[in-house]
Amino acid sequence: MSNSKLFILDDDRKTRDLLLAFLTYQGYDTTIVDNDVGFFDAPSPPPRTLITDLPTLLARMPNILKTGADNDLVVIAYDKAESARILPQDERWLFMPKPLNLDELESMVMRAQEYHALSSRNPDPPADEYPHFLCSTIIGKSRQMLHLFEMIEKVAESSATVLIQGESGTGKELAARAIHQLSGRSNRNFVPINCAAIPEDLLESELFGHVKGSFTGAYANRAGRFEIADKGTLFLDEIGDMKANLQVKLLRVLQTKEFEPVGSTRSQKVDVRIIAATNKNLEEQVANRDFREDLYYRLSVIPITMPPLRERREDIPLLISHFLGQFNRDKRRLVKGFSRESLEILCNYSWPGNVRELENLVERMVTIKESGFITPDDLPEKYLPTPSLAPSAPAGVSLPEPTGIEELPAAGICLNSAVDAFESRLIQLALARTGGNKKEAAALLNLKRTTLIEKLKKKNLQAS
Ligand SMILES: Nc1ncnc2c1ncn2[C@@H]1O[C@H](COP(=O)(O)OP(=O)(O)OP(=O)(O)O)[C@@H](O)[C@H]1O
Repeated sequence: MSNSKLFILDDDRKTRDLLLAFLTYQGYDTTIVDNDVGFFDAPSPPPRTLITDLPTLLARMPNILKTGADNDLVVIAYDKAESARILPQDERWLFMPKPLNLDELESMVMRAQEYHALSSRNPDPPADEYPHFLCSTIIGKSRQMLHLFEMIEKVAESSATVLIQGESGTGKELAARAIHQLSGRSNRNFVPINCAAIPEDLLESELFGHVKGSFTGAYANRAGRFEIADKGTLFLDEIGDMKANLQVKLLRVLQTKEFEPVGSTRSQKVDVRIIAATNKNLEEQVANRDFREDLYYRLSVIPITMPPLRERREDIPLLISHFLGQFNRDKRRLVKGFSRESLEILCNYSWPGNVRELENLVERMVTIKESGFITPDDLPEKYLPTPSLAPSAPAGVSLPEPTGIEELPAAGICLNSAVDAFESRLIQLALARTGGNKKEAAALLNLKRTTLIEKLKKKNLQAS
């Protein structure tokens, strides 16, 4: 879904101009509402996010409530901190205390956008908008994820076997569940089994069931996952870990659609859609003879690859916002968001554990922080970039003067990051010139020593 339009309603010209400039710069389609007559009487298209100050809002409350009733209008209101209690208790009414903090505003706008994206009351986004989610569980707006959503929707129509490959934590199980949910089998069971987590000697009985007395401890007949998944979907996770003798048995079920429970000679017919997943490279395993080639081809009728998070960084803020909302709700916390600096750090991190790692981090931050904004100081050390303060020129060669850029890049620039980088560079140059002496470096920069130390700490820079 593209961002929905933002409307600003404020009688104070300076405030609305500031908000307009900031939000437009952040890439939001933003409009000032000069007078509310047309806006409330004939909204077309219906407004979905309104940013306004509380007194203005109160003056127009009946109109706004009327407008919001039909189309899930999210209202972001600002005023003195104690005014918040006037607002209705509803996730669509977001409050921001004055003075306005633009980081906070942006995080609220992201929450509003997320609300629109996930709201079950808005299942059909306008035709010109692409969804940011599938089955309200898989979040993503990157090209790779939109392609994945399309693929899942197509695949769901058939009963063909699917092989989902991708690194750990990329959402393979979520994708499998979405395929099932969108398929004609959705009213039957989705049965997951992790082939790596069950000991080899028990896996066969887990999959195919057993008859009473077939082995020590088999006190009664027991249905296996194939039987439970009849007319539904069986999700074979970590298929790459399945041992050779079971691979043969699985191949047979895929070919004949029949199986025998352990200890029985009677075949049972079954109609199961198989979705297998692995984070191993199955083709390599086939080449190394660790995985049967014939089974590999049977499983990979439709191959799907989940992209790692580091290759779709534009999904990171969206996922963070989604998990933040979820953990704030679950844990009754009021964490407002990640500061711009910490968001930038997370967007540049490599995420070896993919979305699972991101989800765990947000949960940890929400648990520890409880409220306010998460700053770089709150992040665990491994997420912070390793600073390099070594002068980039060899000894005896003078470092170039930090002249900055002469022209604005065609695609625009993030002013805050650029200014931040420029500041860091000047500090590095000053420290390089003074051999790491902070007092002298501070003097060169016309700063108090303590201010320089603060900045070094904030930027996680070291002086030597
Ligand atoms: N695109 C996404 N949107 C929202 N949540 C996601 C997304 N991708 C993954 N997750 C979340 O990340 C966690 C890991 O997802 P999942 O178990 O599907 O990954 P996986 O690839 O099957 O991992 P593994 O290979 O380790 O089994 C889950 O909590 C899931 O809800």
